[in-house]
Amino acid sequence: MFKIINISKTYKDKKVLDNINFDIKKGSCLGIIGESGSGKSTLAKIILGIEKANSGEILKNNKPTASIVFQDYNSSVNPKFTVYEILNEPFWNSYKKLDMKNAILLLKSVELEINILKKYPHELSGGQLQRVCIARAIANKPNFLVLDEILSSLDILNQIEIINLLKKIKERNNITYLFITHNLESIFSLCDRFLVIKDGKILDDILVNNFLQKDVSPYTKQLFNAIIPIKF
Ligand SMILES: Nc1ncnc2c1ncn2[C@@H]1O[C@H](COP(=O)(O)OP(=O)(O)OP(=O)(O)O)[C@@H](O)[C@H]1O
Repeated sequence: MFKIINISKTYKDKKVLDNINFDIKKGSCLGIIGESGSGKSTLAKIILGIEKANSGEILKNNKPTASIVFQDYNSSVNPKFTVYEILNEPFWNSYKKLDMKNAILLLKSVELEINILKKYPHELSGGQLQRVCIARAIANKPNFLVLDEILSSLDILNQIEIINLLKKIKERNNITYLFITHNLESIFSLCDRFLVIKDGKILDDILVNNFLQKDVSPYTKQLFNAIIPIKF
């Protein structure tokens, strides 16, 4: 779906991405893991066309229609909008509107009760609000979804539920995922493959079903050693 070729990005004097190369296969879930400031979100923004790289190129096929879900569900919704209005945001620039029937179907697809349509963000739990954000992101039926640390502000039970929900949505809608996280356990549960990024460079490119700790960088080994097994 995407081929990322020699992408570099500098902000002022700071090199944030340094000659990045990888591809994202249609229908896959590619994880990106790395510490804060390693360049994960910048890379996603460049793929989505929100940011420009200083050099390199991105080849696309199958006309990707992209959408994104962010970590901070509170600041990514307008507190004065009802859930129904939030779900309608992707249709602002189109003559279409999400009618009540489709809004209900959308809510069901993220396993929310229909009575929240008239509620405001402050009346919802964090897990419910993140589900609303996921519903908004898939309302336009994208074929590529960036999930940027979407578990980070949730408690462990909500994290597990959202991971399971994402698996179902992926199967049902055949969406390609780019899943950015600090959480290696969630990568093993959701992704086929993942990249480990440090200081703007790809240290490892690992197939989930076929990895050998001895073949990975010392940094990635350290990450593996820190895993606390959690069943998703
Ligand atoms: N618009 C910008 N202008 C200047 N510097 C920026 C900008 N966006 C990001 N940066 C810097 O680029 C570096 C990488 O940021 P980025 O958000 O891509 O990292 P990240 O790996 O996603 O971090 P986190 O896990 O904390 O979200 C950081 O040092 C950040 O301060």
